[in-house]
Amino acid sequence: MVSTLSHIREIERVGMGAVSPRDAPVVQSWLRCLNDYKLDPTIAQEAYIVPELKLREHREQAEELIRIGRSGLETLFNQIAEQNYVLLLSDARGVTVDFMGDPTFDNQLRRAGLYLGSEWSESRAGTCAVGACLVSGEPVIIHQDDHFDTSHIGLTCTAAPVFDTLGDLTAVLDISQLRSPTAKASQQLALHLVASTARRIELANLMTRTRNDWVLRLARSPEFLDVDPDAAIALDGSGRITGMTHGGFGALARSMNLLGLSTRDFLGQPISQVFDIDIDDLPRFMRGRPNGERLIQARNGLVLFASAIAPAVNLRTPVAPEPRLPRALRDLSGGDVAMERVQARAAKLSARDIPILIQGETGSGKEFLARAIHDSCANPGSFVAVNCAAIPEHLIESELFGYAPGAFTGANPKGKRGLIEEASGGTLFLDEIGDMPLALQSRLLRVLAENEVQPVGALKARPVRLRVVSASHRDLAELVKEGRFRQDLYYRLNAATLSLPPLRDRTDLDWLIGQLIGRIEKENGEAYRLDKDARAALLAHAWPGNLRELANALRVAAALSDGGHITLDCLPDHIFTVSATTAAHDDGSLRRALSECGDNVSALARKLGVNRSTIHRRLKRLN
Ligand SMILES: Nc1ncnc2c1ncn2[C@@H]1O[C@H](COP(=O)(O)OP(=O)(O)OP(=O)(O)O)[C@@H](O)[C@H]1O
Repeated sequence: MVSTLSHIREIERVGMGAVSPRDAPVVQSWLRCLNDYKLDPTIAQEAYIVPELKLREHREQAEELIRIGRSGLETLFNQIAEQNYVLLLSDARGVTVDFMGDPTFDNQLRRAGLYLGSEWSESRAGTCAVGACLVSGEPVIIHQDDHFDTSHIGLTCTAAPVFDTLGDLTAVLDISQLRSPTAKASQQLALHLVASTARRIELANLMTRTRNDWVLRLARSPEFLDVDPDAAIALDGSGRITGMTHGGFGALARSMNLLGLSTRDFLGQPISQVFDIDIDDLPRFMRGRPNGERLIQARNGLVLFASAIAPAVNLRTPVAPEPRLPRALRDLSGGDVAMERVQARAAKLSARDIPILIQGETGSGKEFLARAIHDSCANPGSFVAVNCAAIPEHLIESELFGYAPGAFTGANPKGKRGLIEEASGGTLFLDEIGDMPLALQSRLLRVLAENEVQPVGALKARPVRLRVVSASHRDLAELVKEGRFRQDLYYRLNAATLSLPPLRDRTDLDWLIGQLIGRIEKENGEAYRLDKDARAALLAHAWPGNLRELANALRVAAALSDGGHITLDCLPDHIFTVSATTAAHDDGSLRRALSECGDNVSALARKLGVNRSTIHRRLKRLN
């Protein structure tokens, strides 16, 4: 490795105009460091890691990008496993918002700035791959003493830009090593990998953001059309360009023989202006036709292979727009069908003052949903939660209905407003309504029917305006049959029932884990990463305690993690104990269990304490 002194001398010579054998991007960056940022090569500065709070802000702003980029990062990380590479995803300000590296080297990586929160803008860190890439918008290798600051001359870093669909540089993907061979050419493969991953992230971003548009993928060779196209362009229902990947921009600029254009110059332009097709031709470029036949020609004669993906919604047949969910209800699920139904119904119901009953197992999120319904209302007022199972029976009446002055001995002489009155103008959430004593059920019925409450010992009833949301993990219809719940109250409460699926049946468990980790990160002001095995164990568990159990398991895991890295060791032991339900996960044991129950799905469901649909679904999955 070069000496610090000779490195400084070389930079000074370049600053004075000497010709350098180094690559042009390196020389240009050195000159920027000297002339624009006034950095001094003789002053070495350690890598800078932004404070926790700042990092949280950066991560929140890049949340969508991190989510979309994750699978690209994971695939790349697996490709380079065992080679001591580190992956950094930085935002447009050069702050590392996502990171993957071998935790064995955590301390060294953190010290070198190859870590979550490190800032690699050129003005702060001097010549570095992320910084140079942010300035030039081009992939770049900054190898060892290409770095400006002598603190970083041991590193090799290779970065590629990620552009958003409107052509703005939104992130940089970097692959780095603490130690590497001396020859810069050793990093060519890294350059190729990082550039193709950036291209894939751009494509995933385009697909996510333009669900209602056509997407035209372009490639120079038919084999790569569907798996790894060079470019993609989004088109609206009239064939106008709405967005593109950076490769898409390149293809358009080349096909117009026009350099010096920007992505924005193409936005809104009809595709027919650039290629020999218009919107009506797109169906013939859809899958099902041999790739070799799917050719389009640019106006300048350039021929490319094209594949079209139709919009999720058919733009040709006008459909009523899907009503947008109120914000509070939007974050309840990540695409689980049963939950989406609950969310859509809850959105409609929250606009009216209809009593809502939420049914669901313990910890399945009943109160969470009740609060979201409350928060979705235009004038929510206050949210008053009453757990009918937690208040002693002799207190529940005065707690709920309040009492008049001197109502009974030992009472507050001024009387007391009850929780029902407290909730007036807002939402009264009656949790575990099935535990409400029968006598009080009829008084509650009167409140609901007549919109008035009569405090204990009061002569006159007082008017109230309430939105009542009740919840129970018990089957209220069963309680009615057993005479433990009033039928008339049941009918009034269950006009609108929302049934929450248990966690073990939810298909968006992975998303929920992400949400909960995000919440814990906010609480603790620390970032966490879940490794592959820990994630797999969490996904395989049957979660008898539902979301509460999952949230607690993640809280414990976060507390036990080292440097925010959550591994199998950090998970609570009971996750690994084989319960009856989980035992029936694998093919053999599920079939055995079923045959022990005389092939009766209902009997097996009863035995395992799950829904019949759960068994049917697992059988289907195993088949
Ligand atoms: N959609 C969700 N996203 C993230 N966290 C959630 C969600 N739903 C519930 N939670 C969390 O899960 C935990 C349990 O939720 P909640 O208390 O609402 O369940 P519950 O069904 O009312 O439980 P119980 O009936 O046993 O009191 C809480 O910590 C809550 O914040």
